[in-house]
Amino acid sequence: MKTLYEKLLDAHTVRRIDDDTVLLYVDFHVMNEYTSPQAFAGLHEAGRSVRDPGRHLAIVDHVSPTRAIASLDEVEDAGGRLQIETLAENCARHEIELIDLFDPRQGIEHVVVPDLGLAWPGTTILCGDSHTTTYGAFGALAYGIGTSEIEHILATQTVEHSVLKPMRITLTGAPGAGVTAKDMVMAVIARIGANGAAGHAVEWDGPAVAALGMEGRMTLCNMIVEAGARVAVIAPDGMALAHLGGRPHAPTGDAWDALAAHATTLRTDEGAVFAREVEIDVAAIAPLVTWGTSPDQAAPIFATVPDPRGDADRRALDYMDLVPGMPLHTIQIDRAFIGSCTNARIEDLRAAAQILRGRRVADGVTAICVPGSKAVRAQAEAEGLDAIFREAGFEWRGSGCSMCLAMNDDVAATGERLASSTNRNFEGRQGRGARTHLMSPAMVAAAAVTGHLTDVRKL
Ligand SMILES: CC(C)[C@H](C(=O)O)[C@@H](O)C(=O)O
Ligand code: SF4
Repeated sequence: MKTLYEKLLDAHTVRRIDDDTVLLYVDFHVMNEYTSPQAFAGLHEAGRSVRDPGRHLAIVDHVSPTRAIASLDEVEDAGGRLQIETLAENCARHEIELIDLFDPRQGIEHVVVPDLGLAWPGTTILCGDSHTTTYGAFGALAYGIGTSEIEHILATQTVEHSVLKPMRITLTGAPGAGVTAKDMVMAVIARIGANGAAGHAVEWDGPAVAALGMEGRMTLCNMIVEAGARVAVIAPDGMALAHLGGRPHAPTGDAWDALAAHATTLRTDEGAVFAREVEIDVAAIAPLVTWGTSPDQAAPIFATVPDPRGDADRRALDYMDLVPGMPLHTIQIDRAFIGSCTNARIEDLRAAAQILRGRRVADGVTAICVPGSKAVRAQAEAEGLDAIFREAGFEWRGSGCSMCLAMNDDVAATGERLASSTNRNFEGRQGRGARTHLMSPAMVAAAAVTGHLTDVRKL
């Protein structure tokens, strides 16, 4: 009797190192300009080479400018420019495929990888970025790693893995209007806390998960990292295979048939034991917003700013400049940001555009939309969504991480308050002294047009 996580682990274990650690084979490794340079430096220092260059892909995303530029010289930040150049040099030297700024496939790595058909059920996919769990939506064992592990994978195509405890989060019921996958994962995080899944491999299960599209499932697997989960998986079904099939890197012919057959075995055995079980009825969820500086400090939009339950809450309220008892919907915003690997896929942009159609961004609010990838951007443009965003007063930008972590020039100013479709509301995350409220893309759009946090169901 095994859980899906345990099956994926077993299938990739090269050898057991000790009770808690195994050596895993890595089918595919993704890297970015931000966390890979030191790994390559270490590799070079040790005089080692890349064992299997075809099993790696590099993508520029964290420092990408989102305004159109003609050449790398126009990347204003010298540090970012150097990271991009270093990645290109390392990829050229080791014959690793690179998706650079000017590549039509460029975008946030966790948006690009599934869109290219690289997230295969039953494979291990690692990347030096915590939100690599996104690919778990396809039944891949995927998670984020640190620099020394990147180096180890480059050299050996294996990695040491600390075995996790399996945890199941079951979503039952049907969501009400205006309730999205983002609200579901935010509700789970609010319930179990920012460490509630620490040390665990989460499996999302239940009818409400099965009813979501692949984009929504990716949002779940992506953001549960904010509850400390290291791995997130969903048993791949027909929808996962349909999403993958026909994409540029999806298998074809016999290889496809083999993958599809294998996918049907990728599910938790009945009777397998989870170390922790959580169940939530999504019918009881309302659209959520965060009020604090940790993703678990969230409440339904109709609620008030809560009384602090301890020093962390007091500090958060102080940073956020909020007073207990204040209705959340009265909080005024300066900026609206739709972007990130959590919520900048085509469905997210469609949901936001539906709210923005025929409306205008409120006076005094700066609103930007950063599609998750150039492909998503092109798709949105083909559907006329860019016109809706622009006519509403949103800036329609190029793709990348952008104001999700403000490592490029998209930075909020001190004291500015944001409605943001991202996944982290830490102090300074979107600019020093900037105040982030996390919510779904539709809720960001609603806040943008009213100028304050707003229940999207009331528009
Ligand atoms: C920069 C990178 C290491 C980081 C991560 O691992 O998640 C970033 O993507 C983030 O979202 O904070
Ligand atoms: S979009 Fe945000 S969360 Fe996702 S990889 Fe980039 S910085 Fe990290």
